[in-house]
Amino acid sequence: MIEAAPFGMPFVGHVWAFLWNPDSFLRYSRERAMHGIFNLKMFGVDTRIIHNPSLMKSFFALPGSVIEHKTMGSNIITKIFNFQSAEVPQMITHFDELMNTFVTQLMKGPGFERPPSGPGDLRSWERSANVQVQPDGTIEADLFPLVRNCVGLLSSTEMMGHAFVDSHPDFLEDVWQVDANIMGFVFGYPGWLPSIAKARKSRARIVEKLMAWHADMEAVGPVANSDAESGPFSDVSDLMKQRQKIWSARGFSMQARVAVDLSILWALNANSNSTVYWMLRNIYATPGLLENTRREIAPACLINDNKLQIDWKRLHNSSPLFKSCYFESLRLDSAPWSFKRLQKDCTVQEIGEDARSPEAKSKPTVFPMRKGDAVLVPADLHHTDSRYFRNPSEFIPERFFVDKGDGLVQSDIKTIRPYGGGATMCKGRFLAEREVLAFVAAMLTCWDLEPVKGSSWDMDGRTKTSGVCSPKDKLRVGLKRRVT
Ligand code: HEM
Repeated sequence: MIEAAPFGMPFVGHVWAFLWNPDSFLRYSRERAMHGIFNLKMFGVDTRIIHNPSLMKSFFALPGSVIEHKTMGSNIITKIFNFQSAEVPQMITHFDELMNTFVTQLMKGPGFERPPSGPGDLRSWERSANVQVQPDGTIEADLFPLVRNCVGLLSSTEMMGHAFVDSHPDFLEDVWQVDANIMGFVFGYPGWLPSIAKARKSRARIVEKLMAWHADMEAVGPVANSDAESGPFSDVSDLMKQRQKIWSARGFSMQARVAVDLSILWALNANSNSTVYWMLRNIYATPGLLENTRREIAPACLINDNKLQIDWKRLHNSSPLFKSCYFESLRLDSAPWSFKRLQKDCTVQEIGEDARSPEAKSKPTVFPMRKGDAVLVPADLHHTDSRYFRNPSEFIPERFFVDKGDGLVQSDIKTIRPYGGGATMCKGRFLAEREVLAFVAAMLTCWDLEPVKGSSWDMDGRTKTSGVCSPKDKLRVGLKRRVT
């Protein structure tokens, strides 16, 4: 039997307790429960909260017939990205074929072949980051917009090619407007609310440019031949080329293609860009860590002819401290909530070791769940659990070290779940890791950062988003080149 959370009230169940302060309510309930699962009654629906490693693993291993994701995925793109509901059945039919393009291109395939090589070739980020050049040549900027626009410009150009990016140089500002209003779109907030109205205008601007981009691509015929070396679409990623082929072959409307591309632009930029920011900030804020990570990554980050060359394999395989800083940043600074609805009765199992109460530790416990139940897996509820992470609010990258047995250490993601799980687990996770590590390595190698004007590396809180958090404060830094 699944225990109920405290503070349940007749009729309304846990709705008030949850809405009042969801984070502290969930954490309080976690500490009180005997197991890694407890129940909230929300508007009459049993909502199972799952948060320990064995239960999350067991839940995400349930088959697609139990956790249906195609309808939910299609509904989300309809609400947020204005996908036409008339085409949802067709979307569901071709869902796997389209999703498979991520698997072949980003997970098994080459991904983006050219990792970012430092901030040398950046263009339109100065305005929003409030960049100012000081008389001594130092650059001052607001670090968060600076980083997320730099990373966004590079990765979006790699994904979409220069024709789209040049057609709408300010597209990232529009992506951020949509991102800031995701929940408003999901819950159907009225269009007259100023923030929703602004976000709708942003969405319309990107849609217009994507429409033109698709129409021009269609006019030149299939661009799926990745050897095409000339023309405005020669640098479109293989992922988008492959998808264009499917869109055309299956006869999807331009509106449908554009709505889904917008969701990809959003997924590409929403989380990895902020992770670069947090990883840099965490490294600078932790005494001694900057020197140690720079020393560790130096053999993989070589400067030749004033150009940075990153030996990706070496960076990835021989930098356990650096890679652990990535995992520790995801643990502390991401808070994705996976929400699913069960299509069939099922069970999930907790191993004895994960149980909280001493009596339950001797053997596994099986929990039944019913068709129609809602299941919420708030990753941060596990990420902040002191039973798994000693001093959970501290940045301690070494907690991700594993002993290789020969006196050397490796880095392992262990039980954290920043990318969700199951069939809908993030399809960009390998790309994200590569992108974040390469960008942070380039920044550490090429630039010295120092807070200015009353700013400080100390954290002043995070704002939750649908994935990786945003900072509450406005950290302004001076940037000085380390290599000329
Ligand atoms: C650190 C960076 C990233 C984080 C933390 C992250 C996190 C997530 C999470 C939590 C989900 C939902 C998983 C679920 O429903 O259980 C997701 C889905 C997804 N992400 Fe990411 N993501 C990141 C970067 C990226 C990038 C760079 C891309 C590239 C386009 C991407 C593409 C996707 C896609 C396509 C999905 C939908 C998968 C599906 O529904 O099958 N993500 N991501």
